[in-house]
Amino acid sequence: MADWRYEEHLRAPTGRGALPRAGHDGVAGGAACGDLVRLRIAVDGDRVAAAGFVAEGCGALTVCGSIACELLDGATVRDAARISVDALAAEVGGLHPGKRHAAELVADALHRALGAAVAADGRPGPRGRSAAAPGHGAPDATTGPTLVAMSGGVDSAVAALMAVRDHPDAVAVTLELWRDPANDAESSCCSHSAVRRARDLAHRMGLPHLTLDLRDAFRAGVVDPWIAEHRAGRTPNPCVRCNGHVRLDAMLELADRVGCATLTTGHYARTTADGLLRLAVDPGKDQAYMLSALSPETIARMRFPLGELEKPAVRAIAADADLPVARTPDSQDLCFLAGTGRSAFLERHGDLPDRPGPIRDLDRDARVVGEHRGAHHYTVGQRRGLGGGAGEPRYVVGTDVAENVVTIGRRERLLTDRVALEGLVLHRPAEVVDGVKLRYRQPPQAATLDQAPEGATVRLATPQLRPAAGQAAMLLAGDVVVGSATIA
Ligand SMILES: Nc1ncnc2c1ncn2[C@@H]1O[C@H](COP(=O)(O)OP(=O)(O)OP(=O)(O)O)[C@@H](O)[C@H]1O
Repeated sequence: MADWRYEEHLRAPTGRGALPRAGHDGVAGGAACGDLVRLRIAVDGDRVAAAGFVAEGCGALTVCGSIACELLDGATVRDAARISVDALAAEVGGLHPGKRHAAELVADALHRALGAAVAADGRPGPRGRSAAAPGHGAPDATTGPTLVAMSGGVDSAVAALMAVRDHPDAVAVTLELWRDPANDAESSCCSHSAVRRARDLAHRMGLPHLTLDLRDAFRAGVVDPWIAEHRAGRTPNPCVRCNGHVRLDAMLELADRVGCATLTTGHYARTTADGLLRLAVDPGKDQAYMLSALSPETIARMRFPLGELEKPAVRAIAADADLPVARTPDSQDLCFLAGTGRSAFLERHGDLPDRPGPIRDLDRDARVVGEHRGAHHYTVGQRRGLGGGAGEPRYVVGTDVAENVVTIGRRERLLTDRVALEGLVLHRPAEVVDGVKLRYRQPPQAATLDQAPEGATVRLATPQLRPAAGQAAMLLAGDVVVGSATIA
């Protein structure tokens, strides 16, 4: 470590207290760690016009804030988005491990400020032009810049690796979706450490990286409706809503601002030449269901480099490239639940505590056969978590949240060959529909679609367990997604 450089920054920090009057703030740290830094940048055209910071806490924070302001002086937004933790540390010949935390906080603040600046009212982005800017023509979707959505996981890291090959001008973005200080969701893709991981991966690949704070929109557009649906006794699918309306909308808007015609993600899905979604090659990983409500216009802008790959091949690419996330386990549950249970989350954020009540068995004269934890925890078709044991398996066949009763019965009670739909959107004539997917983890089922004046109905070739109302239905013609609806 070059102590004299460190001491110089500490004695006469560049930009300390010199917050530009108008600009965009990034804040990092807080009461829990005792270090807090606010970094503000003003952007003019494609350059950082001014930068300043205020810091409370250890001296290393001031040193790193000062280094950041020096590096930002006269930098393009694109170069600023490449300032990494290592770059901050390198300016003083390296930082002791105990002081690296300061560089991380300053990098957090800087990339938040950049994300806010670029997302704000039509500012040109890292390439110094907006897709909508007159006189520049439309960006080239084949080789021009693409915005890569990096979550900090292995899939989006490999998608990014593949994207940089064809799009050397790619830009990376990570969304901050959820942070709950009472819930140590550090393993989640929404967590702060995931944002850092994504940023480090992007910088390793030489990509400029922006952090976009979407916490309010995520809470309002995904978490609150998820809680409300539980309260009403329905089974929501927050991922469909999140992918369709929260994450992707925000990222496509950002793509416009940074002059990217396309958005690259690590979803397992494919697209057809005529702008429809297609199932991924790996049936075990296919995520088309999550994306099935996207419009053809949106799909035309999406790039899914992993759609043709099986998961082991994706991990092999990550390992070959020596990516530190090559062996990260796949996420299993909703991202905002990582580190906490569903019940604890509903209680803390939705004021929906456990509320024990009776389980009635329709195949034992509706007698009370046990106690449940609260009707809002149960979903029609659910088999696990009902207690019991010996005897014929029982399934949830109904929940009544007002009376707080869960009704169970034999499997046959749930089998159906017709499923009513609402909010149907079809991109091709109803006659071509030959399959449907009614649950995320269900293989496509042979089916046809009836469009009667009283509403649309799916007719299943083989009876299936009745799906829960509120779930998404994905309509297929072969492996092409030709429509979507909500189960009525
Ligand atoms: N917080 C985020 N910021 C940016 N992009 C994200 C974020 N979360 C998800 N994505 C994008 O959406 C894709 C699918 O998200 P999903 O939550 O299903 O992640 P995943 O399959 O666990 O992938 P990964 O291994 O990349 O985390 C990701 O590969 C990534 O491109």
